[in-house]
Amino acid sequence: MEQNNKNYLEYLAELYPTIGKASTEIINLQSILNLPKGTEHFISDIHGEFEAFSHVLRNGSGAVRKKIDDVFGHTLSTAEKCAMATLIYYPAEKIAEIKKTEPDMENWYKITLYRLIEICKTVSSKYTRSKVRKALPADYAYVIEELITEKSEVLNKGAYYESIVTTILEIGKAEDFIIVMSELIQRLVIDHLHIIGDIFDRGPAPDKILDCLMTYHSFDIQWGNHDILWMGAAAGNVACIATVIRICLRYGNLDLLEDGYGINLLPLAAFAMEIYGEDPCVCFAVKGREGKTDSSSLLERRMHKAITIIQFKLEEMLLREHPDFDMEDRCFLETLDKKNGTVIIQGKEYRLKDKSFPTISEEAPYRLSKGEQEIMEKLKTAFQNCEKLQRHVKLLLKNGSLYKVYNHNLLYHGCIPLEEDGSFEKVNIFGTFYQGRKLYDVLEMYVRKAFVALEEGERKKGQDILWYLWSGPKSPLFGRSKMATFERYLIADPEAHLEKKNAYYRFLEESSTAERILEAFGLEGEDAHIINGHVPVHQSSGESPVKCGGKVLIIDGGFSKAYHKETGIAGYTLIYNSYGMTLTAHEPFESAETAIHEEKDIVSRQVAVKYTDRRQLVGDTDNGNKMKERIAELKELIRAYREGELKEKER
Ligand SMILES: O=P(O)(O)OC[C@H]1O[C@](O)(COP(=O)(O)O)[C@@H](O)[C@@H]1O
Ligand SMILES: [Mn+2]
Repeated sequence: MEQNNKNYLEYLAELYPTIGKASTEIINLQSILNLPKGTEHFISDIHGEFEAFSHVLRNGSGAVRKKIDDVFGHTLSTAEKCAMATLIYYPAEKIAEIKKTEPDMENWYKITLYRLIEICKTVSSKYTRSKVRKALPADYAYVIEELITEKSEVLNKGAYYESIVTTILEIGKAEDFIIVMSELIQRLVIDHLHIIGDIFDRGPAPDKILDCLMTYHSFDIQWGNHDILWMGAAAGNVACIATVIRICLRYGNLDLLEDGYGINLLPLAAFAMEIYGEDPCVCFAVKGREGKTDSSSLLERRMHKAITIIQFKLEEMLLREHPDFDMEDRCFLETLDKKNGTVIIQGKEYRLKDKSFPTISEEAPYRLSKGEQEIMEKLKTAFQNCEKLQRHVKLLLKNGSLYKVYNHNLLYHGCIPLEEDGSFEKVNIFGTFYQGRKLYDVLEMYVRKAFVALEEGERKKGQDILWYLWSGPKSPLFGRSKMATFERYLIADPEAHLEKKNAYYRFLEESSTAERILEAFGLEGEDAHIINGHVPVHQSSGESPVKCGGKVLIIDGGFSKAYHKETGIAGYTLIYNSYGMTLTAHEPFESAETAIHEEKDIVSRQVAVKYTDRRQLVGDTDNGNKMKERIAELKELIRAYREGELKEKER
C-alpha cells in the first residue's frame, strides 16, 4: 500500500473503526444514491423585494401547488387546492382568517391535519429518514415522524392515525401542528436554492432577504453587480459607499440605511441643506415622487444631489489611479463648463440639464470639497462598523462566489465578456490579461482579498476591483459598455444614455457560443446549461428566456417593481427536479396580504424546458459522485481490515 493511501485509510479508520461501521455507511450511501434527485430552485435579481422573494420561497415557484395536485388529483376542487396552497404558504395568517368565518373549527383542524399528513408523506418520500428528522423542529419531531412514516406493522392504520390526531386536538395543539407541518412542506419541497445575484438595490428590504437566508437550509449565491457594490461599500471603498447611498435616495429607501443598517445620514442632510438649500434640485427627484415640493421631498432631493456629485468625483479619482481599468473616457469632469452648462463626453459636447455645481472647482473638479471629504470619512466609518451589514457580507462571502458549477450547470449573474468576433475578451487585471474562466477566478480572488488580505496594498486592490466589477465595461457582472449614470441624471439627449451590451448577448443566439463557454468551465454534453440573470426578459415584445437552443436560460426574476412596465411580467424562476427543468413565469406580486386574502398565487405559467427520459437520481448529481467516491474508499478500507493491513479499533 502506498504511504499516502495508507495515511488516508488510517484517517478514514478513525471515522469507521470497524468493518461493521464501514459496511453500514456503504449501505446508507448506496441507498441514498438511488433516491430521486432533490429539487433545485433558481432565483435572481430580487432587488430588495423581500415580500415577493419570501412568497416565491414559500410556494417553491409552483412546486408546492404541484405536490397538492399530485396528492389530491381530482378529489379536491380547484378552490380547495388553492386554499390548501395558501395555508401552506402562510399557515398562521390563514388560520386566523379562517377562524373568522368557519363555524366548526374542530372539524376543519381535523380535515386539514389529515390532508397535510398526506402531502408531508409525499414530499418526504424523496429523502432518507435521517434528513427528514433533521428538518423537523425538536418539539414535534417524534409525533410528526410517527404520522408521516408508513407503518406496515400496524394493522388498523386508520385507527392508529385517528388516535394521534384526536390527541393533538384534545391537547389544543392543532394550530401548532398545522403551522409546523406547513413549514416542513415548504422546507422539503426545495432541497437547494441558487440565488443568481442582485439581492440589493431598488427595493426596500435586501436586509430582510439576507436575514431570511441566514437560517435557510441550503443555498448558494452568485454575486450580482449590485451585491458586489454593497460588498465594496462594506469593505470601505468610498466610491461604492456614495453609489449605494445614491441608489437608496433615488428609490426612496432611506429607511433601509437609517433603520435597517443604522447608518446616520444627518451629516449628509446638514451638508445638503447648507450647499443646495436654495437649489430645487429638479434632476434629483426620488422615483415616483417627481412633482412633490414638500419640505421632506426637497430635503431628499438635496441629499440626492449632494451624494451624486460626490459619487461622480470619487469615481473619477479612482479611475485616475487606475489607467489599467482603461476607462479614461469616463473622466470628463474637467470638460464641465459651468457657465455655459455643457460637458464633453467621448468627444461630443452635450448640454447639461443642471448648471449649479457649487462644490465643483475649476482647478480640480474631481476633488472633494472639505465638507464632502468630512462626510465621506464619517460614512466610511459607519459602513465599516455596521455590525449587521458586516454580518450580511460575511454570509455573501461564505455562501457566494462569482460563478458556480453545480450538477452540470454553470451559474453566473452577468456574462462571459466576448470580443466583437465572439472570442473570449482579454481583460487586464493589474498588468496581466485574463479571459474566460481564468478571468472569473482571478477576479474572485481579488474580491476575497478585499476583506482578508493582510497587506494593505492587496486589500486596496481588492476593494478597487469590487468597484470595477460593479460597472467596468469588461466586468463579467456588468457586461455593458458604460454605466451612464451621469448622462441619465444630467443630459437630456437619450443617445448619451445608451449602454451598449457586451457582444455576449448577441452571440447567445448561436448555439456554439454556449458550448464554447461550457467547455471552458469543464462542462459538456446534453445535461450542461448556462443559467444567468441580470438582463430583464422583455416578454411583452416576444423575447424568450431560453437562448442557444435551450442551452442558456436567462432567468431575471423581475422582482423589481420599477421594471415591470418594461418587461411585461414580473419575471422568471427555474425549478430543476428529478423529472427535468421547468421555467415559471410570475405575475407581479402585490402583497402578502392579497396573497392570503384572495388566495392568489403569482405563478402564471409553467414551461417545461427539458424533460429527462429517466428520472434523475441522487447518483446522477455532483453529491452522488462524491458518495460514489466515498463508497469506493470505504470498500478499500474494508479490504485493508480484512487483509490485516489495518486493525479494527473496536469490535
Ligand atoms: O434604473 P436605474 O435604477 O437608474 O438603474 C440603471 C442602471 O442600472 C443598471 O441597469 C445596472 O443595474 P442592473 O444590474 O440591475 O441591470 C445600469 O446599467 C444602469 O445605468
Ligand atoms: Mn445585475
